[in-house]
Amino acid sequence: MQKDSLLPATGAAVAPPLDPDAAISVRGLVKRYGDRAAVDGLDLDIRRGEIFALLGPNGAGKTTTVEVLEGYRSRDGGDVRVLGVDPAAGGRAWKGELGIVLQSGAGDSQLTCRELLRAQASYYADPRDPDEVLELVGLTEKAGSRGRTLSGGQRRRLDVALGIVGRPRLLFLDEPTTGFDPEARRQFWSLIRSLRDLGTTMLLTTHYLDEAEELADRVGVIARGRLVEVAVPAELGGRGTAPAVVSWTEDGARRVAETATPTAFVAGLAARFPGEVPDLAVARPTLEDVYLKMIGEPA
Ligand SMILES: Nc1ncnc2c1ncn2[C@@H]1O[C@H](COP(=O)(O)OP(=O)(O)OP(=O)(O)O)[C@@H](O)[C@H]1O
Repeated sequence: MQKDSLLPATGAAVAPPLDPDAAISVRGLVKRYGDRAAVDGLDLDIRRGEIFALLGPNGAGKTTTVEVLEGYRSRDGGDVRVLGVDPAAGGRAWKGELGIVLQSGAGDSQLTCRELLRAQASYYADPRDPDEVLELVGLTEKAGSRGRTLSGGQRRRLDVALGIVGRPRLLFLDEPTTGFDPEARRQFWSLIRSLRDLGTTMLLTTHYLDEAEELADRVGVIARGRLVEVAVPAELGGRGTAPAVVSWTEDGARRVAETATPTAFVAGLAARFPGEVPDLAVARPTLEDVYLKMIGEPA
């Protein structure tokens, strides 16, 4: 049914074969809508146990890619393995190993949180205990509350609870903290880290670069249906070796200098000023800086 192909994307080197040990391995994924390719020859490997963040502007092809991986969308080309199985042929047992946290949640239900979780757990062979899951996501006090009475952040936690009650080996999280207040986001991040400690592999899509930086072992930037770069957040776009920008105020004006040796530079500055160097700041490019550069800094 699918055309298995390792044909390289135009101008690219031949991709290595699928990685049998990876949680997710993708070669040359193509998905077209009409004559437009939403995903255009994408290669990706996600290791077991890692948190991988997929970044990219609106319309880049993130959701399409993730839906192909989840088995919800057919593909027009390429080879895909998710937990060793081609999603196009993934059966019930395979689906039972995936957890999916969608953007639109189950919060409108008339059922209580505990009832919802019990119902969801009943679909799985070896589910987690619903009360333990409520505890893990910090909703124990809301166990008897109906979904519709929860706050936005609490609904999102309920979404995550529903996504993990089946004890997934691989969890997909689509923009999980949209609408969270800062404290709720931090609590959510610690929940994600606890899931990683339990061995869950996670693929996260997000528009929050601080979230990717906090959580992800590696990030992949997708633009126009292709993966532009994969790296640990601190190294993306040459961040790790980029010059530092030192700025200070002198003679009533703001001064800025780029330097590969900021410590020596600041020491030189300090020698020139009797006390504190006025308004001294040393900055490296942020993840957002390099990301915007990679995707072509759209308005
Ligand atoms: N069902 C569909 N029919 C036609 N075109 C589609 C369909 N789904 C997505 N597309 C198009 O495919 C491209 C990629 O969309 P996709 O939803 O994968 O992007 P995305 O990276 O997830 O964006 P966002 O950050 O906005 O969620 C877009 O140009 C979109 O308009």
